[in-house]
Amino acid sequence: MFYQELDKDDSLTLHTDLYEINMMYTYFKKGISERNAVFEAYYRQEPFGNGYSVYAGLEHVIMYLKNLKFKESDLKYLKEEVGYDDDFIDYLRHLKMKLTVRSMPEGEIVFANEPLLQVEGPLAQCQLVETAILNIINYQTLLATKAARVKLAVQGDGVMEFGTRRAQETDAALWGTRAAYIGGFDSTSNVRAGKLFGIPISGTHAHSLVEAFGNEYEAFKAYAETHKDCVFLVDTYDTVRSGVPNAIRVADEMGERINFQGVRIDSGDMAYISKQVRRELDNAGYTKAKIYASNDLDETTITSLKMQGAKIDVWGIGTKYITAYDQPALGAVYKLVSIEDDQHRMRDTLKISSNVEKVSTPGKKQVWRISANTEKKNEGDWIARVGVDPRNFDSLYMFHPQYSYINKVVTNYTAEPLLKDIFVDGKLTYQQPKLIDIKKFCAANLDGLWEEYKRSLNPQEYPVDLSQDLYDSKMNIIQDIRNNINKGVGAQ
Ligand SMILES: Nc1ncnc2c1ncn2[C@@H]1O[C@H](COP(=O)(O)OP(=O)(O)OP(=O)(O)O)[C@@H](O)[C@H]1O
Ligand SMILES: O=P(O)(O)OC[C@H]1O[C@H](OP(=O)(O)OP(=O)(O)O)[C@H](O)[C@@H]1O
Ligand SMILES: O=C(O)c1cccnc1
Repeated sequence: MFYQELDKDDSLTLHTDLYEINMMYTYFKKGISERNAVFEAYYRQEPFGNGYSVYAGLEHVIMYLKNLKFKESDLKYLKEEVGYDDDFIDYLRHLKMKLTVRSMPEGEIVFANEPLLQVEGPLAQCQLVETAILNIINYQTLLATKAARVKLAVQGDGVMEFGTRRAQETDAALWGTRAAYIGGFDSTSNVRAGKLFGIPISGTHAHSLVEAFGNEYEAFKAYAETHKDCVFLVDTYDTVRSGVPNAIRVADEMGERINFQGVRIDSGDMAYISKQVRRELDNAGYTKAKIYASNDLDETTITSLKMQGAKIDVWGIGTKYITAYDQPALGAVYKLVSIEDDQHRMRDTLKISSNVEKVSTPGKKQVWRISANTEKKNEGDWIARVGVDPRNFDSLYMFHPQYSYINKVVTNYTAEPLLKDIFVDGKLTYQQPKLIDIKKFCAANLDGLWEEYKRSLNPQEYPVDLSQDLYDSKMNIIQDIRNNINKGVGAQ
């Protein structure tokens, strides 16, 4: 059966790994599918060697969860092709999304080892949604973070997103573009993203226009006669000897009839060429015309070009942004942190690892952003069990969860809970902000971060600390598991 034939009945409900449904089946058969469970999603290390990440993906997660329902064609497939029995198929048919989901808002500045999103509800449902949630937030958070790095590198210049043609398929282009806008890009070349999300669209023209007309003068002139705003691509043959003189000739001839915005260069030594192009434009009186640049650019090349004094005003960024070229995965995970036992009490759980960073933190948690009232900058994030409220304390002891000699006592602070209710018992309660407000929220959040955490190379590690109570309970659970293993009874 081809994809298109299924299309009208297709949804993301089966966009999950088989093992999730296999586990649901076990929970169902053993009568524990409806037990209350809490899972949390987090990543373990900042991507690109950055000092923070920009959270994105919630909009798509909401869309996915709102539509979570097994269609008849899904059930038919699971029954006939995978072989599940009628009881289970019937259970899936009547499955109604009852999850409570808490999440950071999109555009929030987030850090390794803190829960970004928390799912609570029937165990089987929590299990089903793991794959899609990770798929969405892993990619979009990675990309929004990359965008923030590029935005920092351009130092206030304009940035256009050009990645669609090089993206890992269409969804990646679309959602990656949205993440770019959240993280700091100004516009996209993707027209559908403009239509669906309201992102400003912008564009110049390709080499094919010049080739189609056979020479630059004819091509630029034709474009100018059919468009008001003009950016001419000047590197098809020889940027300085042919491209720029032809752009100036057309701009002179068209005068007020066009808005000559500038020229784009897409090859060669961009520092050297951009300086020559600037001189030519200025000499011709086009001091306001801008120089646009593209060609495998990323934050590293941009920083280098800035250091070389390149005269570039607007940056077009495609391949290396949309594919997260230097780090293609964020590696966020989704871990069970608490589960109802047969006495209806919640029991906290964790996953042990020999690697200290990989030991998960048990219990249903809230992340608090602690900021000093004097500086209006963040002191760090403090993770505590739900119910513990640092706003009730006069001072807060914050210590590094692995190196506790790194510690401080914070007084006169503001504490803000970062995980917000999105769905409560399956009902959407969250009003998603407009995309432009998410973008502004991201920029404002970055202002709250000390420069030391924002530099793109070797930033300082931002404090993400556990409350004493959480730390102690983690250590106790680890000790209990060890004791049980030593006694030969296995973990409880
Ligand atoms: N002055 C510069 N400093 C650092 N990097 C640069 C500089 N100028 C260009 N680059 C980058 O170097 C790379 C050069 O790419 P490439 O080898 O494809 O050369 P090109 O001139 O673009 O050739 P082509 O015509 O095949 O596109 C690109 O990523 C480009 O952004
Ligand atoms: O370099 P990126 O960061 O990926 O930016 C997008 C690239 O896509 C276009 O090139 P392409 O060769 O596809 O088409 P063209 O004929 O317009 O140059 C454009 O000229 C950029 O070089
Ligand atoms: O508008 C442009 O210049 C553009 C768009 C997509 C890819 N490269 C360039």
